[in-house]
Amino acid sequence: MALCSIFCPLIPLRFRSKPISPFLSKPLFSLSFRVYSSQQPSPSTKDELGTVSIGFLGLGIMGSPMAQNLIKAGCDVTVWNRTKSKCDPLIGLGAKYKSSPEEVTAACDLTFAMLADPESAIDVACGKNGAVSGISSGKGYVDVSTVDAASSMLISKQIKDTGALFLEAPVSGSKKPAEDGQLIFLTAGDKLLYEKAAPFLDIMGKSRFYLGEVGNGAAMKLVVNMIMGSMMASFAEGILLSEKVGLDPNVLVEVVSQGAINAPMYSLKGPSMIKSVYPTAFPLKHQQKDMRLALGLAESVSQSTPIAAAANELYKVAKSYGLSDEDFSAVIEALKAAKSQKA
Ligand SMILES: NC(=O)C1=CN([C@@H]2O[C@H](COP(=O)(O)OP(=O)(O)OC[C@H]3O[C@@H](n4cnc5c(N)ncnc54)[C@H](OP(=O)(O)O)[C@@H]3O)[C@@H](O)[C@H]2O)C=CC1
Ligand SMILES: O=CC(=O)O
Repeated sequence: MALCSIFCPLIPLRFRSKPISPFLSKPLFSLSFRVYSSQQPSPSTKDELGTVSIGFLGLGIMGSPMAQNLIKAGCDVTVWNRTKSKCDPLIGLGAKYKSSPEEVTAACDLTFAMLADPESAIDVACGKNGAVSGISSGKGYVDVSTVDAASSMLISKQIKDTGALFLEAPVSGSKKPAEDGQLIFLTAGDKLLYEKAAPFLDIMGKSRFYLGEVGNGAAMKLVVNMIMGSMMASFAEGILLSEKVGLDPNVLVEVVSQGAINAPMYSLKGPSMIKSVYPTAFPLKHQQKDMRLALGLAESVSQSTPIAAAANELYKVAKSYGLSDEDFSAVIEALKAAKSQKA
């Protein structure tokens, strides 16, 4: 009945247990399906975007600029965050506020969630006054947090049991890409919701991949971040080694930037790492969480990942030094400490 309702909007109201949002039943925009695309002009006008009510749960480093971009594009956005004060700047920009995830999903056609980790993503979706309690048939829930596949599947099941649709859509790209609307979405789940959410993903991002069944988006994100975490740890070793043998690490950063191993994060973070400053874009605690979840993924298929395992140990050491909320490039401090202990 519930799923049928999504595709049969004319079912008499008396047969429905909850009111059905027209969001998933009306043709919103000219729908585009892109496995990959670079930034394209949005097919929608500001007025069209405003006809879908959007919820946003979780206004941290990533969630705040993502919600802000939706508001600036003309979307009708309702926000919630555990720490209410983080809602205030967005309310100032025109967002509505609700005091629980349940109230947000009850009020909105399409709700995005950007939470810290599996525990918070599950709690906000499935806990007391959570998103599941307010959502219903005809609506959609898009979880853009970085979590493991099992957590995503659990949230998906509970959302879908209400008749609503679910999409996991973790993002690659950090604070600046979030501010610039240049994120990469790694989506999986209900294809209809992917298509309906596409205009909004395109406001927040530069590209989107649809990867099939729930779990594939989470897995892709964890593999990408496992590589990134190992790259950063290796870069940190290189900076310290270059200094120790009397080279100028700034020159190392320049050399790396011109060669085949060039990566934007090296040029971006190298100079501040050399100065031992770590302005937070991607918190170290989240990078260690991603390493841990990626190692769990590898374990589940007996894939050997010794480099990621070693890098994970460094992030754990850095956390034990109180660096959890610093940028993940602060992992270099774990190596400095090891160096001075041996000296
Ligand atoms: N920063 C980055 O560069 C990137 C981060 N990510 C991923 O995006 C997600 C969010 O990252 P980011 O914005 O940086 O993280 P932040 O730590 O800045 O924000 C985390 C958000 O989760 C909320 N939260 C944490 N615990 C709970 C809880 N128990 N109940 C309810 N809400 C909770 C926080 O609320 P409160 O404000 O109350 O603490 C906050 O809104 C993470 O999964 C991260 O791995 C993905 C790509 C890039
Ligand atoms: O998850 C972090 C990122 O930069 O992507």
